[in-house]
Amino acid sequence: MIPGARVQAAIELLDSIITAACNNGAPADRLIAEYFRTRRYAGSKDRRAVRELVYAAIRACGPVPADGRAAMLRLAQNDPEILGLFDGVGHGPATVTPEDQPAEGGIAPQWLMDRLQQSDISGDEAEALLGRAPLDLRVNTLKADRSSLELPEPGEALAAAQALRFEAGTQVEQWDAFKSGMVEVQDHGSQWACAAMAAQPGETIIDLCAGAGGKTLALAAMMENRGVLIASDTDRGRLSRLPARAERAGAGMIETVLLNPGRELEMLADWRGTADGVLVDAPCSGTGTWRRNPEARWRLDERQLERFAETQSRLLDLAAMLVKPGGRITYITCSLLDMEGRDRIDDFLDRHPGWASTADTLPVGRQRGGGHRLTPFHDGTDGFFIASLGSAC
Ligand SMILES: C[S@@+](CC[C@H](N)C(=O)[O-])C[C@H]1O[C@@H](n2cnc3c(N)ncnc32)[C@H](O)[C@@H]1O
Repeated sequence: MIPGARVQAAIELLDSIITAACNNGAPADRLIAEYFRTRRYAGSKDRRAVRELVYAAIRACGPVPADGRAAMLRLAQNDPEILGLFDGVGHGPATVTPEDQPAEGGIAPQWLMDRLQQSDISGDEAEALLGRAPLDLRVNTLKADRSSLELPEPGEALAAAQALRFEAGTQVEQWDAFKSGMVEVQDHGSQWACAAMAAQPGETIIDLCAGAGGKTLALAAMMENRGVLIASDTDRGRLSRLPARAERAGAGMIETVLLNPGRELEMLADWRGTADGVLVDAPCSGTGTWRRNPEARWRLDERQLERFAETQSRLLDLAAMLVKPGGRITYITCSLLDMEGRDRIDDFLDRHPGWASTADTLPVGRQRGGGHRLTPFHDGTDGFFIASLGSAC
């Protein structure tokens, strides 16, 4: 593909990404993969170049752009080389006309910027939300150990016990160590979030919102495959990916439980009042993961945020019912909005007098209300809010 054709391909992709973002459609990564599945003429260099153009344009726009061309013109404002490719030659984009309006720049739509600012995220902290995330691995101690594992590249050892960092785009999926379950892709902050649960061998732990099991696998390794580890979620598709991952990781202890939204306790009745710990990795706005999904900024609205907060509080209440006297809850969101972090914990503690937030010993992040906040700028991780709660005996 000539450079202009790559820009035009990126514009077409941006059109579908913008439409999907506004209509709760597929994520950008999936749309890009589908686009190239039907365009075999595009080689791997073309694909990489188009993908980079798409993500650079998404990052360059704050509010939702009118269309892909407006988004690309926004990027071109700071890149004369791209602007020069709007020449109408071959399959390239048409020349720029006075009617063309580049999209607005910025970090996010204004209402969301206001929310972030109210949560003390502005300036460098806000800019870093749109940086490029590195690739972090967790060495799976059920099969290997960081100190002796040999990988095609050494990686940088991070503060979490089994964490290694590589450059974004490192093709770890091709590595034997990945295929055989010795390593898992997991952000360094997410590894600390799991560490906060301090799961011990022999305990009963419920991973209430397990998804495809990223954190469940880390808990199984901490528990040395001994005890009871329940992985539940309301999303059948996500949860169904867990057993194969668990098998690859050698985590035979995990039991999956599909939940009915609004009737979660019915499916978890057997464990009511029995759990040593419940991990609540609650559904949230994902404002801490924009480095990986920058178009997620365009999917949110105020009503959705309120719905997330309601669900988060409900899941915390549910977790409290599952925990035995003296048990604990680790509450996590990958959001930096207080509404989904500090405020949820304040609200929970107001309504549950037998519970208290317990001192965090995490060597990363900063205290935020009754919890801990990790940010891309301060910690080089995805953004997280992590709170540890303990119940009276
Ligand atoms: C942040 S994701 C979890 C990610 C997962 N723990 C991991 O480490 O990969 C939040 C999950 O909550 C699930 N969820 C949403 N509503 C739920 C509910 N009422 N009960 C349990 N899980 C729910 C979503 O399906 C989603 O998988």
